[in-house]
Amino acid sequence: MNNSDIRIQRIDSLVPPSGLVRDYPVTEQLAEEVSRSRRTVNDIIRGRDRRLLAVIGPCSIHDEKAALEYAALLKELAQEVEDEFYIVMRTYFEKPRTVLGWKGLVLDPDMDGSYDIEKGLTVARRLLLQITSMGMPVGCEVLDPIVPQYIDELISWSSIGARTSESQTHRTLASGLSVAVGFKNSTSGDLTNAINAIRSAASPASFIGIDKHGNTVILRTTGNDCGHLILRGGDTGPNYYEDSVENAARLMTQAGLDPSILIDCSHGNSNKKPGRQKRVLRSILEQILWGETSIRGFMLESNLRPGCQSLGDDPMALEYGISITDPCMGWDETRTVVTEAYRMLKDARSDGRSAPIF
Ligand SMILES: O=C[C@H](O)[C@H](O)COP(=O)(O)O
Ligand SMILES: C=C(OP(=O)(O)O)C(=O)O
Repeated sequence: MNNSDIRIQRIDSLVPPSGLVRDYPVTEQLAEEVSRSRRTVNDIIRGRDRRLLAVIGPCSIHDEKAALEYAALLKELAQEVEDEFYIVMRTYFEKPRTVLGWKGLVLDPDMDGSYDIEKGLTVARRLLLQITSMGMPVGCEVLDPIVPQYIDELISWSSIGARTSESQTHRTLASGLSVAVGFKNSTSGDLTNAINAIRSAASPASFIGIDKHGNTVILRTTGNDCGHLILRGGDTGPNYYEDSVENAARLMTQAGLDPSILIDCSHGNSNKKPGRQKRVLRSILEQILWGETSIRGFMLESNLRPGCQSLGDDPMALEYGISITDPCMGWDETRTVVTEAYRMLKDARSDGRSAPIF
């Protein structure tokens, strides 16, 4: 009698990371560019570069063509604002769900419940390769502990989501990631889980994973010294106001951490109303100009077209360039908001003013 795997319907084989690395290789020149952009992100997170890290892009990516069109627009904008903002494109391929829902391009690229994960990993790697080759650095949420082996060499920043910051699996995983990792506060609004996560991920860890050839191995990590806190608001309301930021910085300092904070203008900070993201960004800039040094960046959820649409039963019926997860700002608004924010910061700084006049 075999008592194991009684709830497994079927086991399918999957290409090992080395297979995709071989089919979609990273050139030496691109590897150097990614390494440079990781250093810039780390410098911003650690307060050595006074620019703001701006993580901007779709809530989730479901369409290769739209993602590439978006990346080209973002690249152009990134060049215009590069002396104040270092833009990294949100390329989120894995979606943590509150209960159920589409789990992202890696798991279900055809959006029909067929879970062609090999195709999902392939599309994700190919897209990251194309976007980074355009000179646009990318950042992902890390959810599945195996997935980084397929794509990690291409990313410049990562996050652990509100629903997983308390998970030991994700903390140990973060301790071995090659990039800076932002931990989001819990959906309840609690900050302790994320602050504990930063402390935990800073230490070396050992855990079970796979190597590039797909062998089961023990991964022994160095610890990640570029952990930071992402304030994303929560069930009790936003947490981007001055008091919340000061409180978060104080708690981080008490925990022996450099208070390094990125503010997510979406999610609980805008009550998922995309039009409110600009208010959050404005407040961030004012706080910075008033002397708040712990804010090192911001995040905007933005897509080619505004709002969101429900996935429904027919992926072919989806409208081009609109989110199928959380509502996003459209491109025109994104461009205006980022450009205005840049101007506001630049003017205040070039006038020698550290703060708005009132
Ligand atoms: O960012 C995306 C969503 O907020 C997150 O994946 C949770 O989504 P859900 O509450 O719709 O499941
Ligand atoms: C899922 C996300 O956010 P959170 O974990 O804050 O809900 C996200 O940024 O896409």
